[in-house]
Amino acid sequence: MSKLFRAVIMGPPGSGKGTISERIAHSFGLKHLSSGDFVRENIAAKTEAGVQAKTYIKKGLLVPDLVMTRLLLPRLEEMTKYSWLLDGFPRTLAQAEALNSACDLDVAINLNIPLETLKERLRHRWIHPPSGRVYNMCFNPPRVQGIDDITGEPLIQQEDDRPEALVARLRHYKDVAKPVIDFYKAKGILYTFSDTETDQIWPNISTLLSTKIPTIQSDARCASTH
Ligand SMILES: Nc1ccn([C@H]2C[C@H](O)[C@@H](COP(=O)(O)OP(=O)(O)OP(=O)(O)O)O2)c(=O)n1
Ligand SMILES: Nc1nc2c(ncn2[C@@H]2O[C@H](COP(=O)(O)OP(=O)(O)O)[C@@H](O)[C@H]2O)c(=O)[nH]1
Repeated sequence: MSKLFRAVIMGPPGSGKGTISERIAHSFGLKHLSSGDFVRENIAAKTEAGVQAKTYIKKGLLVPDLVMTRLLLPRLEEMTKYSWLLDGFPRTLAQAEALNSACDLDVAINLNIPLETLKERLRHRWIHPPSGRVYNMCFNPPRVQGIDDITGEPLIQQEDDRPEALVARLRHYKDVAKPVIDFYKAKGILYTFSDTETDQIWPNISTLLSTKIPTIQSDARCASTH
């Protein structure tokens, strides 16, 4: 029986975590676990952690570590039979340490994308909040401008994707992500990919994962959650 595969993907806002996670899930049959989606589901279901999380997100703040881990770790416990890729968690060293106590990771993917590229991408990012689906008016536009392909509902642009807000978000990202990156580097599982295009990065990630996931247990394979 082959071992299950566990990975996280990190990178600043707009670096392509969601886009690349979808490709990995599709190509390698892993579950794509988006912490942002978990947060939104908990808010919609009005769970205790969801109600707490909402008060922070409304103010544009990150959800505190304790609330985030309380929300996420039980979901990971439901996934013990699956190989997975976790996107958007951990964001802080405390979250990385909590995750480390819960499971052993095989790979931490770190996306390193130039600031100008991030600004340009987020300027064109449109999202469908109920599903978390993400579009880009140049890179992967919806079939009808401003409309979600699946539901036909309107797309929105997030306030904090504006270039002015982005610089502050990126500064904050760098501060909190640095210790997480160092933590995974010290464990010998950090793989950093630098480029301006997802299509350039993707073959390198695919090659890496092909060496790390030689055979995924057939019953552990499953489609992406999106
Ligand atoms: N570890 C995490 C993950 C998520 N969130 C909160 C803050 C985010 O605003 C919200 C949604 O998370 P997403 O990762 O979906 O969205 P973002 O737009 O913040 O991330 P990015 O721009 O990197 O895609 O959940 C958090 O506080 N801590
Ligand atoms: N132009 C361009 N846009 C991209 C590329 N890769 C991803 N995007 C878009 O950039 C935005 C940010 O990507 P996303 O996957 O949401 O990044 P995340 O914030 O790290 O999860 C989205 O609108 C994507 O469709 C790329 O290589 N080129």
